[in-house]
Amino acid sequence: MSEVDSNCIHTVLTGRTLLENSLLNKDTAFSMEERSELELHGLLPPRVETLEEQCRRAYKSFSVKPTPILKHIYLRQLQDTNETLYYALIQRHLEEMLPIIYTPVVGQACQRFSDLYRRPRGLYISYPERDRIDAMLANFKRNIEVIVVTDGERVLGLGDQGIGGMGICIGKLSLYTAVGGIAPNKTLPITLDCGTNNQQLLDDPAYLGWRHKRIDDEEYYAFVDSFIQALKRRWPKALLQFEDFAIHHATPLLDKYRSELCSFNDDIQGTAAVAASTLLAAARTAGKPLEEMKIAFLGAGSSGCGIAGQIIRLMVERGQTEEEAQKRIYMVDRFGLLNDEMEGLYPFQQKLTHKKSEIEGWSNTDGVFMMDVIRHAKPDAIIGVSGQPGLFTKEIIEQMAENHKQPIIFALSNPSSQIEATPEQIVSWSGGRALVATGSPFDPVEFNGKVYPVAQCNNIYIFPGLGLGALACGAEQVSDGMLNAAVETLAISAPEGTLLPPMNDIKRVTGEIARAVALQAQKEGLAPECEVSVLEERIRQQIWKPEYRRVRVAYC
Ligand SMILES: O=C([O-])CC(=O)C(=O)O
Ligand SMILES: [Mg+2]
Repeated sequence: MSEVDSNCIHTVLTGRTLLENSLLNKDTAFSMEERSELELHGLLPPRVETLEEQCRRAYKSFSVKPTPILKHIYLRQLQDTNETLYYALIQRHLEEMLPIIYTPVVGQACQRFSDLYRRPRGLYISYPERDRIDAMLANFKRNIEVIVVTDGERVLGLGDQGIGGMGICIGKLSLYTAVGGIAPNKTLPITLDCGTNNQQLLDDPAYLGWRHKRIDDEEYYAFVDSFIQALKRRWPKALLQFEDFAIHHATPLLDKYRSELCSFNDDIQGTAAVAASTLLAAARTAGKPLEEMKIAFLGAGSSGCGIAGQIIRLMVERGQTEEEAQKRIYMVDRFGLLNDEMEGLYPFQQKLTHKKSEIEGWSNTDGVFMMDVIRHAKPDAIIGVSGQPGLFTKEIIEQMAENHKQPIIFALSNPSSQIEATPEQIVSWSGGRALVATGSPFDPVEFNGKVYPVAQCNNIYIFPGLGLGALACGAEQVSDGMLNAAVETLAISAPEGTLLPPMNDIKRVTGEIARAVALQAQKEGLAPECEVSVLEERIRQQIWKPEYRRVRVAYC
């Protein structure tokens, strides 16, 4: 439909149809020459604006919106109207706008998805239409390079949101572009609509998804497989990011498909990578090697176990045996500390249990819980991935502060409403000594006249760079080695005494991660080898910038 060269875009679209194409629309920035050639005279206000002027006007409109969700709606509408302006605007105000287009506000957008729905974006593949997946993918005429797919069963810490999960895929892909530089026309959000078990949605007459309970596992895995096979036929080289699948499906899907196509699970591997990296930086600050630490998790789902696995790999790389590393990890869920006599554990949890005989006597109740673990094992770090607000109690934080000079406390559940303890609570209960990280953004905390910044340990630090690196080198898979490369690169990017690089440095760090990931893929034979300078040039070339180019009519 349209052809792009470096200075000009040629398109067969003119008039209103051109203005309705968000990828080509320049709105008031179409020059008078363009308006003549593209039949736009009279369809736009007479004044021609620069991108800079448009950004200023859009920022003013954004700023006067009274609530975060209205700001989100405004930005989404801008994205659907003029993507160049949308990305130019968010790149200029990244820190301020990230919480609006991403966590925490995107959580509300997912919960209210059907109410807020305005215009189509992405692909909805619904179970009743499962025989048409090839045709649905063919309806997207563009060459797609990055896909974020969800089935909406575990959206952030908000549970089953049905097709509302589309909101999170759109948010993640906005960051692939704004932070990772992937051109927006090469990205595609996809929702696999497998029904929903959220009764509120099923009862809601406005719900736009398939009004049906979730399908059973046999149907589910066959459906997902039809999607994956169709995807491989249509865009065999695309990078696929699994997002917000429920615990019982996330790991089996990852295990099944990670060697079949270039794919990863953001909640398991992305979260694991950023958390491990933040922990490495915290260990450096606390002055104790990571491999000598003990770490307790509250939440033993796919995110928690994913982080634990990544930390074990780092400990082994640093000289621990696998067995010794495993012993340093404590996984606590609502039934207590995982032990080898518990029934009904998932296979990925079984690897992370302690011997029941060894923890006998740690508790005088039915199970061994977080407080018992903290008293007996004295972990250096506790990591909350429970999705349940308030579980890091005052007692827990105080005990951590009694055990360690600089206790490491990460409350990672998203969005902010689900956090285990607020940074303010953690800082004050620990007397200002805790090294704190959260999953969603929080303002710095003031305590006893001192200001404590709060590191946002969110997978945004990982997935754009991982994706950019994998694409730039043409990786066939996303390996553990590539993830380790991302972890080590991010950890050394945090300035001395801090846990993560500042958000305003994230684009640079993303580029470094991309480079390290691509080099590792080449080293492992997962991508064709080339000179480092050639690779660096490919990364640079991948990076799309939100700038206008001349639009011209293509005469076919
Ligand atoms: O989206 C985020 O902010 C992080 C994430 O993947 C999740 O919490 O599921
Ligand atoms: Mg997620």
